[in-house]
Amino acid sequence: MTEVARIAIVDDDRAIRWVLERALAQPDLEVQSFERADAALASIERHPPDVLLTDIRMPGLDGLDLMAKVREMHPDLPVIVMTAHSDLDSAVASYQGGAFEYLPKPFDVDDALALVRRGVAHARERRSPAAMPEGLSAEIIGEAPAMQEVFRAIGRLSQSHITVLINGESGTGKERVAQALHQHSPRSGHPFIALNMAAIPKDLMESELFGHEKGAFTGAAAQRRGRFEQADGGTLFLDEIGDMPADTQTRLLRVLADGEFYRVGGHVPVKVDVRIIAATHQNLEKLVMDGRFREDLFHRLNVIRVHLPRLSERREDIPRLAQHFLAEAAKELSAESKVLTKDAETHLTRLPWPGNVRQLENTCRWLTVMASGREVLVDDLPPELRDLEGSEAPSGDWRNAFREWADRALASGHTHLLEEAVPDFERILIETALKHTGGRKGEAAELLGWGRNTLTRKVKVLLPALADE
Ligand SMILES: Nc1ncnc2c1ncn2[C@@H]1O[C@H](COP(=O)(O)OP(=O)(O)OP(=O)(O)O)[C@@H](O)[C@H]1O
Repeated sequence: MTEVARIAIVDDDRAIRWVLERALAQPDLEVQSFERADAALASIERHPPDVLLTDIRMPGLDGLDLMAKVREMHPDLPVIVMTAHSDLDSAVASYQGGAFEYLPKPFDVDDALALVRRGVAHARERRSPAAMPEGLSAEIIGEAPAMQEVFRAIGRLSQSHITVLINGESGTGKERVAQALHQHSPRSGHPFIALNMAAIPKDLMESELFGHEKGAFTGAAAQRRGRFEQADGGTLFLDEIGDMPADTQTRLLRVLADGEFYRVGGHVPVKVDVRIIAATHQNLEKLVMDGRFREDLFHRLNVIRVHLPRLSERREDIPRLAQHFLAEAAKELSAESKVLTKDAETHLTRLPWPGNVRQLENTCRWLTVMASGREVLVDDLPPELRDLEGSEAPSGDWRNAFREWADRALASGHTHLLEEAVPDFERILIETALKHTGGRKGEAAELLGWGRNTLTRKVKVLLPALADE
């Protein structure tokens, strides 16, 4: 049996109500129309519809006031605004963060029906078990299936103290998800402390994490509480955990096992109750195999894994994210919110976004300052994003993907890039050559242009599992 969706129409123009009632006369839709917003509001209070379609300019309570009130009661209720363009900005602003669509007047009835159907689908998604936990809706945008998985995980993990490892490229929202996990945990009344391992000089890391006693080292003029102590009772988010130096890993492991530690230069153990959420853009299993990350620590952290997809793997979320960031940027800069034209929106959804959600957020800030009109055209985009050439499949050419990797690694503070890249480069070539020769090393060496001894030596270092075969 199909579920009947309830649609509320609010417009003071009888002709428009009539046209819409006709267009929406469908077996699975139930339409109720109102001439005045106050009457609509009274009805919505008692019995919310699945989708609200409203005009903006109306005598008495207008569409903006209506949306503001509806938003308070039902922040996720999809609203479709029918209006001339001049009122669009104020409409977007008043329904920020909610599900919002726009139907320019005069409209085509088929477009109206299509939008309403989209609103209904959206409302159902929100009600489905994969919907975001209550209160999160304005914080993490994501309707793509991969993001729904993430919300499911946040929902399942709420009420738990379990250690979580978040995987995902830089700028995919790992810290956001860590915050959400904290907010939805029994620790939400306590601090959430974030620390990025890649951003702290190695020799300061221990004192940053565990604090130090007065006089522990030159410059330690007073006792200092570390992040662990600051996070007591709450959550400590360790970003870029793969960059943690080996001796700090050993100390961290001990703290996780004992629940206590010593400040640098201290002799009295400090007891803390801290939940760890760690994140990395690196492949930790590989770091373990390469001997760069402690296996026992890896297993301690890797209890529950949450994977955040690249933005290019959830392109369907780009329009809503962009709309959200444009509205946020407008608020920040006390400017008018920009609106993407359909072309610009389509263009944005096709770009490769190597910097992921953060890059999109920065682009929206840039547009808010730089775009000349209220409507954003493709030509208003920053020059490096205007050209779609080669952007559909950035990984098609490995050099582009490689360039992106190097860019990201440098942006997140990595050094000694060659040490990281060259072994990977050689390993991939060896593995591929061996695949082609069915594992015969002599032939593989020839394919690669190496002598057999060189290959044997490289395999021993890079692929120890294959060394004795
Ligand atoms: N799904 C989302 N909805 C709304 N905002 C998001 C979403 N994902 C990320 N953001 C925003 O994008 C920016 C980057 O996200 P965040 O800092 O969480 O990424 P990250 O993966 O932790 O990056 P890094 O690894 O580089 O620290 C932040 O401003 C964050 O608020």
